[in-house]
Amino acid sequence: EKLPNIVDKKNKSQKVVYVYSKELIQICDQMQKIPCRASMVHSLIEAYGLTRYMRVVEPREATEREVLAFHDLDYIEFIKKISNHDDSEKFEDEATHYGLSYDCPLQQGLYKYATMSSGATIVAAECLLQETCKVAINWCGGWHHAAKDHASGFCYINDIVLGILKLKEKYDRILYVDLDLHHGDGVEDAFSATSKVMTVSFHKYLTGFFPGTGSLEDIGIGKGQYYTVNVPLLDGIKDTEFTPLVCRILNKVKETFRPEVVVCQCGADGLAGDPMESFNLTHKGLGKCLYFLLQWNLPTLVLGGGGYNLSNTARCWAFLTALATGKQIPTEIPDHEYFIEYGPDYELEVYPGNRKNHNTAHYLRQVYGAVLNNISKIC
Ligand SMILES: CN(c1ccc(C(=O)NO)cc1)S(=O)(=O)c1ccc(-c2ccccn2)s1
Ligand SMILES: [Zn+2]
Repeated sequence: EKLPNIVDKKNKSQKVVYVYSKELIQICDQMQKIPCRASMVHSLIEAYGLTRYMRVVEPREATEREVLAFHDLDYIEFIKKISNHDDSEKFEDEATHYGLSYDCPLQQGLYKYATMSSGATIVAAECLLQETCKVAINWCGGWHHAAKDHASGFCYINDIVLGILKLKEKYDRILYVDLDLHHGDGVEDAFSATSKVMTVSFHKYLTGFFPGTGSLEDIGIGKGQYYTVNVPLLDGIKDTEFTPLVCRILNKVKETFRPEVVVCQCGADGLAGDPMESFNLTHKGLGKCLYFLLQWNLPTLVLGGGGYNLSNTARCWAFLTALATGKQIPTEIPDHEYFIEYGPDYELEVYPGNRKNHNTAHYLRQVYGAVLNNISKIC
């Protein structure tokens, strides 16, 4: 007769945890620079039926103690003070001191937003610590520019640093990979002097382009020397150059550093069609990079980041979510609340543009050679 179903449905360790709540999405929707992006990403993931294949875990607010594990008290106290004031103009000078100006606008409920998005990353890290999943996803996280004492590049609290500090409670060697268009300076600076956290950032590096850091020569300091890797790239890079470069460098990193856990920031502002108008990547290029990392079968924390073409960002992160769950999803965008945003083709695919590619084969060979030379110095 049929064997009794011995799988305990409640405790079945699902491979993928997806950190989500209505409140988290509602708060993240209010971010001025990416209005409603959180809703668009979640709605598309749900419309594709992907939440069925993941354990949905509710986030919580990061506690002040958790936030102060990285950030300075005066900075955090200031955010808390002004984020519930309606006349924040009178704090203008102090706000500027903390980087809270044009590119990191003050807005109502800023503290709640910053602690919820970072609490979601901490909860995702805790799920990996408890070994109840292999992959934990927070598309409302990935704010890689935030510094310990100031906001920067639309980033207020560095959820990535807080997530890594949480993972350090159990793991000895942590690999951070940053696929965003911009250099992951905030995370790099937090761990540049330690050999326990290796940061590898692939980004646009050009005079005058934000944040201006992340050169080839930027390799870490003291005990952290060679545990900071920067791969500076130029406008127009396509999947066909980006993906092999990323995978070859990460392969060398895995051989030498032997990470126990991986944190991957999947910023989508390098996609073709992003208003940043820089790289010429597609969801498939980023997907192959994430897939390469997931094949290592290590606990992996997957985070969002930049991405200012909102429908392309949703397309990309839905595709990455499907990839993490091992599910195929159809190219037709399913009907849902934001369906109209995916016109005129209503397809999942992000197509490369015909932007000029400034990355010559010679340039990429030079960068690759220099990076591998540095990595090989890791004992
Ligand atoms: C504050 N800056 C940012 C904004 C976002 C990022 C980012 O996405 N980092 O990952 C970095 C710097 S900034 O000064 O370079 C910009 C402000 C507004 C920018 C913008 C916004 C939309 C389209 C094109 N550019 S870039
Ligand atoms: Zn970015």
